[in-house]
Amino acid sequence: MQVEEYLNKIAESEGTVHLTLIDPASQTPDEAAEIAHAAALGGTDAIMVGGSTGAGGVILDQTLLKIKEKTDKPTILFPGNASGVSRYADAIFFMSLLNSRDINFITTNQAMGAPVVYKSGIEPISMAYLIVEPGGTVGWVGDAKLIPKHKPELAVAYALAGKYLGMHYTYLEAGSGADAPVTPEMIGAVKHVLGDNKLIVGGGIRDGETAKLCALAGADMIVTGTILEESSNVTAKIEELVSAIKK
Ligand SMILES: CC(C)=CCC/C(C)=C/CC/C(C)=C/CC/C(C)=C/COP(=O)(O)OP(=O)(O)O
Ligand SMILES: O=P(O)(O)OC[C@@H](O)CO
Ligand SMILES: [Mg+2]
Repeated sequence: MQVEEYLNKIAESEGTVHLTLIDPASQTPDEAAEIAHAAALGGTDAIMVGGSTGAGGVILDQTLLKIKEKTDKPTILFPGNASGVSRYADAIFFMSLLNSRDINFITTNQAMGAPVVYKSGIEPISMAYLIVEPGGTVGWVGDAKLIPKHKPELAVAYALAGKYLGMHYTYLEAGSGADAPVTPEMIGAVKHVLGDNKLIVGGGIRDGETAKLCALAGADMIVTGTILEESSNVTAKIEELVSAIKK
């Protein structure tokens, strides 16, 4: 089964998908594999691999190879630029940062990365990537015209534009390590116009209660990264998150 179909099926049958984000720049490939293994035991659905500060090349390849030794969960690239493409992943969130001021993040990195995706046969999953205040490092790196936290109508406008451009997924990002995730009001308003298109929410989700609020508001998939890097017991943390968001 293709990864997109796999994720959509889980969203339909279990209510919400949990995605574990691993930044290849944050630890060694062996440590990344340990996190992925522990996350799989806790019930995560897939492993996203990427970072905004551009760990590509050998580190990225090794991180994916080690993760694949330790778990059968699908691996999905979450690239900060064209160097974030690796042939060892199963799929890639092929995203455009629709609210960037910089054409590099709207189409140029996509063009530079696309031939590698084509040759390696990894599955592209088209995605509109939208960065909301506070936006964190990724907001700065991606030169985003940050969507104000309390202006859900602006997020709705961008989400609709992404849907009409043919993108299957929409990602509402508050920035890695944000104090709080995007508001339930914004999540609900965006999901309302997306209909069956899938909505991913990430940035600042640290516990089951917060994850549940996002899921109940309309998120189809929840991403957590920072809290797993900080947890001494990744399996227990994932169990907490997963049990809060699944039917
Ligand atoms: C599709 C291709 C080939 C490229 C897309 C390039 C785009 C649109 C990038 C968007 C801007 C960007 C820098 C995204 C990075 C997203 C990401 C991998 C965030 C991960 O967050 P962390 O790595 O946890 O954040 P820190 O790096 O701040 O820790
Ligand atoms: O690190 P956290 O805050 O979990 O954010 C995850 C993801 O949305 C970052 O791109
Ligand atoms: Mg990081």
